[in-house]
Amino acid sequence: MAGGASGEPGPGAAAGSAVPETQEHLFKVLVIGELGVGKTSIIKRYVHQLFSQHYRATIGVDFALKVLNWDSKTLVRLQLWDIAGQERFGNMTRVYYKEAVGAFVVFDISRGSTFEAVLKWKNDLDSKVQLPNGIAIPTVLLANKCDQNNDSGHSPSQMDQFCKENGFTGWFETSAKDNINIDEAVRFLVENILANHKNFPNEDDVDKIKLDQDTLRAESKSQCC
Ligand SMILES: Nc1nc2c(ncn2[C@@H]2O[C@H](COP(=O)(O)OP(=O)(O)OP(=O)(O)O)[C@@H](O)[C@H]2O)c(=O)[nH]1
Ligand SMILES: [Mg+2]
Repeated sequence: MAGGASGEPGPGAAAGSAVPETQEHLFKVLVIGELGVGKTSIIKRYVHQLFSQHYRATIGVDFALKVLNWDSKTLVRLQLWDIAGQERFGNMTRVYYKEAVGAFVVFDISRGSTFEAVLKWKNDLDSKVQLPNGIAIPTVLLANKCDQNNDSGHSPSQMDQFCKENGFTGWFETSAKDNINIDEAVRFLVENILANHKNFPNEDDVDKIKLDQDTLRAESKSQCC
């Protein structure tokens, strides 16, 4: 910062007059999609740089946090909500989606049926969470397991069209296994969230999300694995 004012504010400094050096955001991001499409694997790869072939279905919801030094003035804490595929048939998604500002809808490129379910997830999402102006939260479609054969039957231009028609902000082919496009997809989503955030800044969200998470923990204690 110009001037390099690193010392404590003088005794006469008015409270709140100092401009913060870094802006911090906490963004709640949902990861949804059918059973076994790779939601947990994508999050594990992104947050911990790990991948396992072993499939262990998520029960209810899981959380992960990733801190991003976005730029020299912006710190982003991404709270990733890993929602079990089987929750589409449960009645908790309204609770899980609350206060989310962005989402990934994941399907498995090698299993066409998981693409067919993408719109069911998107409709469930849009009906239960919106931005303050009533517009859908930015949502990115992930065609995961792109290291395998494509069974979805869609060309890239068809995917572009699908996204346009159905309100997806964009789409990426990803592989949690081979670490393809995961950082890029998250970066793209966060750019869109930040753009919205400039229109609807609400720094109280940190406490709200934390409270929600505490409530959920209390509610889901009985769901221990
Ligand atoms: N080849 C390949 N396999 C993957 C990839 N991502 C995940 N898998 C495998 O797919 C299986 C399911 O992955 P999960 O991440 O547990 O799927 P999920 O979407 O979290 O499933 P639920 O928790 O049941 O909703 C596991 O055996 C993973 O190893 C990928 O990019 N490529
Ligand atoms: Mg899972």
